[in-house]
Amino acid sequence: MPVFAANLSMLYTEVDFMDRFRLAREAGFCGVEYLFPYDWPEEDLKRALEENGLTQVLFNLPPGNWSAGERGIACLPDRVQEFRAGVDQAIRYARVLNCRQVNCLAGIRPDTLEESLAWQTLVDNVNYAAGRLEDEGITLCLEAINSRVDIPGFFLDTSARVMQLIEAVDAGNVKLQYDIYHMQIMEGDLIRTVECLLPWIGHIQFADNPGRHEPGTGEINFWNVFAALDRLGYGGWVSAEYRPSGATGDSLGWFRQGA
Ligand SMILES: O=C(O)C(=O)[C@H](O)CO
Ligand SMILES: [Mg+2]
Repeated sequence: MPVFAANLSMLYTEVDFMDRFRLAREAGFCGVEYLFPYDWPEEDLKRALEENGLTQVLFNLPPGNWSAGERGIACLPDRVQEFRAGVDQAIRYARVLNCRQVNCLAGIRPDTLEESLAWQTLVDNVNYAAGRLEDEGITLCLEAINSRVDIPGFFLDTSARVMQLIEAVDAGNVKLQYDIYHMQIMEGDLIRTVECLLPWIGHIQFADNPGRHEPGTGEINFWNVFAALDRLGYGGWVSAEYRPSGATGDSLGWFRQGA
């Protein structure tokens, strides 16, 4: 079975954020990720990881104004300074948390912004971030997110589009973050896509579809998908990024079965 991580922004929301680390460890996870670390002091997060023997697998670059609906600023030409400051902030946290991967959210392209300008801005920003992160030994992940259900207008919404970006940037530390849930909605053909794109995949996340709940609640055959990851020799993390359909503990049958 792959090495699984728990996404603490979606799992264990029954308890306060800082208590989720312990619950993840008690369930048997050895790695965690969450959307953003920036609301907590680095040292507190580091202590929570160390006390529970957990690896910080990933977090996102600052996304702009999340509560106002922003989902990344990397494609927005009037936000380049803010994007760069966000890279600095992410590096500060990644150093303390010993986190080897950060994810860049491309953002939602406003109708008033020309597609070519958004694309060039994204390429330039990813180039900049990749260079800064390479000096730190950190991989920059680029996630394709479905624009049909969860984030209409999200600028990078297919694996092909991310691959186009990876080619345009041509940096060794830029990888595709393949989210099985989003790609089931946009593309399907999960196992074949992973097989084709394996060398470029840096991180995998999952939830079942529809509903974005745990494996077994929807249409994806996770047992076959996880077996394929093993067969293909995928060596990265596979993160449970789903909203439990009930209590988190009750949603972990897939994990207990595979562990
Ligand atoms: O929503 C997702 O799938 C993610 O992985 C991001 O971290 C947040 O948009
Ligand atoms: Mg995801």
